[in-house]
Amino acid sequence: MKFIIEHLEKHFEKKEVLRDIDFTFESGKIYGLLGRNGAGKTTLFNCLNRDMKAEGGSFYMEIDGQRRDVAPEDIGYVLSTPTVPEFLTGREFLKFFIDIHEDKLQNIQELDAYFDYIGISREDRDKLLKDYSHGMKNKMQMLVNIIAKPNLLLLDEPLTSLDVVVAEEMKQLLRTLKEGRIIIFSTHIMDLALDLCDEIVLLNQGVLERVDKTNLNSQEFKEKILAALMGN
Ligand SMILES: Nc1ncnc2c1ncn2[C@@H]1O[C@H](COP(=O)(O)OP(=O)(O)OP(=O)(O)O)[C@@H](O)[C@H]1O
Repeated sequence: MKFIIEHLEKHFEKKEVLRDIDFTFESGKIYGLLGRNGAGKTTLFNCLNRDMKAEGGSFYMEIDGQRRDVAPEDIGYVLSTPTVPEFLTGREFLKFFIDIHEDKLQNIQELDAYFDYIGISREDRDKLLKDYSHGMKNKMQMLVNIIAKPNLLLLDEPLTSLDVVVAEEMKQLLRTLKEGRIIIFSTHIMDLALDLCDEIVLLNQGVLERVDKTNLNSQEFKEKILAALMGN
């Protein structure tokens, strides 16, 4: 499976944010999307999730050489600021999500199994989501996206505000999820991108470019990314 973006463009009045996004993503990989503040990472995700209309270009899924339009259920989108219904408990939210998607979900498990999987403790499962910490809300958002098994998972800086233990758990989870799907992960933390991602992609001046990842962890590689982001 491939996810192909062709000549995607987006501007806000005179400001050109996405100039010509042209890129092919392949399943089984986690892509680290790096870009400076305001480079357009969230705008790109919003356009792919069709929360925002692009001015030009297109994107498709390609499965066994056949192209088709991206369906809403192909995409899971985890926002940097978790949005969960605060008036529900964790358990109610999960049950509600499963109930409304029941016809599309396979191998539905007991609710507690999902909480065990994501590491939400027994005493927290019946608490209102408004009383969850940022990291716990983030986990819930991640969980519903995992249950939905989308072909393409867009993660907008989901680990940035998590403590080291939770971030490590999330990283493990993402590694187990990448088989058979495409994960695109935006972050400002270069070490995190290098640690977790199979490919590094830079969004710079409205264009996406892959960075050759030989010597992924070398200082030289980090300097190369920095230089590219600074426009050298
Ligand atoms: N709805 C909007 N209306 C006008 N301008 C917008 C809108 N959304 C984003 N922008 C502008 O588009 C540019 C890209 O913003 P975006 O949030 O996509 O960047 P980003 O790479 O996600 O940034 P950061 O890393 O700081 O989160 C910025 O200059 C921003 O001000």
